[in-house]
Parts: sequence; C-alpha cells; structure tokens
Amino acid sequence: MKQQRRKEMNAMALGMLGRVALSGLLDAMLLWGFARAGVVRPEIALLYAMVVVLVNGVYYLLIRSGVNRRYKDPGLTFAQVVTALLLQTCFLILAPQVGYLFLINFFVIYGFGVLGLSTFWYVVSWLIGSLALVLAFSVAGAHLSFPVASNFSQLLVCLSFILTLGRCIYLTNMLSRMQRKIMEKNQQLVLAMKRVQELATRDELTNIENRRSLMEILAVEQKRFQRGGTPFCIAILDLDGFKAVNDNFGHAAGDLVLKTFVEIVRNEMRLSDHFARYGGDEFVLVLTGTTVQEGVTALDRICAETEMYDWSKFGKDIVLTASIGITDFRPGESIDEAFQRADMALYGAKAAGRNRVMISPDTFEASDGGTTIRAF
Ligand SMILES: Nc1nc2c(ncn2[C@@H]2O[C@H](COP(=O)(O)OP(=O)(O)OP(=O)(O)O)[C@@H](O)[C@H]2O)c(=O)[nH]1
Repeated sequence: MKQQRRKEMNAMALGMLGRVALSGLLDAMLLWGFARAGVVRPEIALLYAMVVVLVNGVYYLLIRSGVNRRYKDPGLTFAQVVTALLLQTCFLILAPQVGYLFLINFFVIYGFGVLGLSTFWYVVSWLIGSLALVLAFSVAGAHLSFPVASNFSQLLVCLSFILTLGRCIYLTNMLSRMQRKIMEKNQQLVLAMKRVQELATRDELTNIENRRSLMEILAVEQKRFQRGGTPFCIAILDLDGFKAVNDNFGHAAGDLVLKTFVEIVRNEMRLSDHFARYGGDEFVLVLTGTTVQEGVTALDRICAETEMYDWSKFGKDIVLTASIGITDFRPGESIDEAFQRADMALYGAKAAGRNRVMISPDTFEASDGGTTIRAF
C-alpha cells in the first residue's frame, strides 16, 4: 500500500517536472525568436535551453533515485520554486532587453508552488523571490525594456503573454480539479466512517444495536438514573426452540425468523426504548422511563404477537414463542447485577414452561412481596 502510494507520488512529481521542463523550453523558443529578431544574443537562448535541461535533469535524477523520499514533499516543490526564481533572476540580469518575459514567469512559478507548498514555505519562497527581484532591479533595472521595436518582436511579446496566460489557466484548472478530487475523497471518507461506525454499533443481520452498543446505552441510562432517578428496565428476550428451525430448515430460514422477530418487537416497543441483539437468538430491550409493571404490558404483547405470527412461511409447521425476563435498575447497583437478575428471570420463564414474561423474583419483594407474572 505504502509502496503503491510512493509510486503514485513519484509519478505525479515526474509528470509535473515534465510540464515544468516543457514550459522552460517554450521560453527558450521565445528567446530564440527574440535572438532572430536581434533583441538578444543567440547564446542567451541556447544557454537558457541548456540550463532548463540541466536543472530539470537533476530533479529527474533526484526523484528517480528516491532521494526525494527523504523529504515531506516528494515533489521537491520548494527547491524547484527557488531554483526557478533564481534562474529567472539570473537571466533578467543577463538579458534585461526581454526582462518582462522573466518577470511574468514569476507568476507562473508561484502558481506552480501553490500545488505543493505549505503557507510557511510559500511565504519563505515569496521572500526569496522578493530579494531576487530587488537584486535584479538594482543590477539591471536601468536596462529593462519591452521589446516592441519590430512587428516580429511584438508578435513574440504577444505570444509570450498568451503562453503565460495559458500556463496560469492550466495551473488554476489543475488546482480546482485537485480540490474537487479532495472533496470527493472527503465525501467517500465520511461515508466510510459512517459505515465503520455502523458496523461497530449495529448487528449486521438484524440492523439493530449490537452487544457493544448495548453496553454503551446501558452505561448512559445508568448515569441518567443516577442523576435524576429516571427509571429504566432491562428485558432479555429469547426465542423458544429456535435451534430446531436451524436444524430442520437451514440457517437461512433461521436468519429470516430472527429478522421477523426483530420486526415484531420493533412494532411493539416505544421510540425511546433501545433494542439490541445480545447474541444468537437472545435480544435485550432497554425500556427507558418505564417501571417493571409498565414494561410487562409491552412484553406481554410481544409474547402474544410472536406466538400468533404465521412462522410456517419459513418452514412447514414452525411454531415459535418467546420467553422474556425483566428487571428494573436499582440505586447503587452495577449494570452487571441488573443484567444477572434479568437473566435469572429469563431462566425462570424458560423453566416455568416458556412463552411468558417473568419478572426477576425479588422485584416485588422490595415493593410488593415477591411475585412473578406469567404472560398467559
Ligand atoms: N440462523 C441463525 N442462527 C443462529 C445465529 N446465531 C446463533 N444461531 C443459532 O441459534 C441457536 C441458539 O441456540 P439455543 O439458544 O439453544 O436455541 P433454542 O432452541 O432457542 O433453545 P432455548 O432457548 O432453550 O429454547 C443455535 O443453534 C445457534 O447456532 C444466526 O445469526 N443465524
């Protein structure tokens, strides 16, 4: 993965270098034109072309050999920008008759810098460029001119502006494409993060909360209870004889049964309740702001709906019921303690013949004198 990313970065850096070299050679051709027009000596155009080839050749070797990997910016943008600024400054001094050409190149160079420089290095390169300009103007300022004496040199000046505008537009376009790509990637990242979060908190088969998420919900409810005494109950729901569905009709039928049971419960629960799959055919309902007595009413309905449901569509003669154990959460206790009580109640419901809701035995001991409630 890292190797692949490195390869991509190198390919990008080399691609950019190719464009920089092409841009330099275009300038060399313009200089050649100015030499033909008698504005500069031909050696200037030749020297410019040679320096462009040499400098870009060195950067090519640095990138190909992997030396660039030692730096945070593998495109060596800062070094390239400074080299280009110094190159333009030197030629501004050497050929002030076409000084405008090197001066407008400063804009192209900084446009290129936007693609890879951080604000700090951008400012540093701007300071270097400014110093170079001060130097160039102090040495050759008096000789700077705009070569428009002949029609041919006017044409060349016009062409150089057209080419510079083209390069600026190209860079701006490249920047906006990069920005669009980044935005697209960000959107993909947000979706991927959402999916990861979903996978971490949702049960994949039934799309309700999973065990991990349930524990977080219970911790929140416990805190709320401790702060304001808002009552809540924990109910553990288990299908009776579910294993037989798997054994007789296959895992796929079993999955459909689990999904259907989830729908039955969802239809009966309140929006403020939390429903989670604890594992296998065991589910947990956290009934918020509810007393045990109120909770039992809803759970009775779930038992009745489960029993009445036509399960035979998933396999001939399937009859399913649910057993449920419920308890309230009590002051000073841990989630584990409450959970164990609900589990004992569920065990009691199974032992008492299944298809029923059972309240944890000591619930009414505290208030009512110990009662269990049977659903039917
Ligand atoms: N189809 C399906 N089956 C599952 C899944 N997870 C667990 N199981 C099966 O669910 C069954 C649960 O076993 P038990 O709790 O003994 O099933 P039971 O027949 O309902 O037993 P009682 O609760 O005593 O009535 C096992 O056969 C598991 O293989 C699942 O995601 N899909």
